Amino acid sequence: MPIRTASTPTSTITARATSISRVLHHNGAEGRLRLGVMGGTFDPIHHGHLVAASEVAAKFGLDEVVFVPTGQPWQKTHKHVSEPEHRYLMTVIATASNPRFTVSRVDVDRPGPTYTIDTLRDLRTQRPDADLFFITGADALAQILSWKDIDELWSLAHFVGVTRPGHVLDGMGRKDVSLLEVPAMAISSTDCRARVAEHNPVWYLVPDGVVQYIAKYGLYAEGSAPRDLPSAETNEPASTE
Ligand SMILES: Nc1ncnc2c1ncn2[C@@H]1O[C@H](COP(=O)(O)OP(=O)(O)OP(=O)(O)O)[C@@H](O)[C@H]1O
Ligand SMILES: O=C(O)c1ccc[n+]([C@@H]2O[C@H](COP(=O)([O-])O)[C@@H](O)[C@H]2O)c1
Repeated sequence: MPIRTASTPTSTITARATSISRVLHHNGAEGRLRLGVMGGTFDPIHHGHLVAASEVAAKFGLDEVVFVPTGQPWQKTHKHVSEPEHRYLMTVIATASNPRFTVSRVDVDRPGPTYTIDTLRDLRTQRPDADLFFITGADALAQILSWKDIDELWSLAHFVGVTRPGHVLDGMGRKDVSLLEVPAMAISSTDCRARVAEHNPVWYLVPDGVVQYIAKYGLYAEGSAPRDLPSAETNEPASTE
């Protein structure tokens, strides 16, 4: 894929993000939690995701960022996607050391295709005390007009688009979209999966625990199916009868 340069100069993006951040901090309703929402397929989660969430949290004064692994990402049906439970557990492992990072099962547990409109509605129901900031990379933001119920989506969260190498960051001039330049991490889940399949290392592209998880369950290995997780029944405490 050809590397494209963002049409907006990075200095403009940074300046705009800083001023928007100041406005949002100033206007934030008193006593309301500022909750970042980092949605993704996370197959596997990598340091690009973690840096994006960390940067947005710092710049927008977020109290927490909840990572939301997709259940069935409907725009990735042409690709093989690992079982939601594996992706969920890798996300838990990757975020465990950060006290401001949490993981939600709302999308993994909802049957059917995953739509952000449902993610945000569920989170608003669960967290009525929070203002939501949905975090997307430049590639995902470029596709956002194709998302379900996009006209309503804008009213449920403020959107923060972050830079990603090889993609143009464009906020479409919307007031409900802020743009932020984050340290460039030229990492993708596609590349991580290909590296594992070719027996190349993914150390330092994904957190250490995720490297170990991939090996333990044989994810992304060419020519063999991943090992299943122990079933729920296996995890039941032994009967005392
Ligand atoms: N390196 C990165 N820098 C900034 N944002 C990123 C980066 N990688 C992913 N994102 C963003 O994180 C979110 C979730 O991405 P996703 O889980 O699809 O990862 P991916 O690396 O794009 O996966 P794949 O290669 O399988 O399509 C999206 O909003 C995406 O734009
Ligand atoms: O709502 C939609 O129609 C929609 C379509 C494509 C992607 N999304 C969301 O965008 C986030 C990143 O998705 P993905 O497929 O790039 O991993 C994730 O939270 C998805 O649920 C949402």
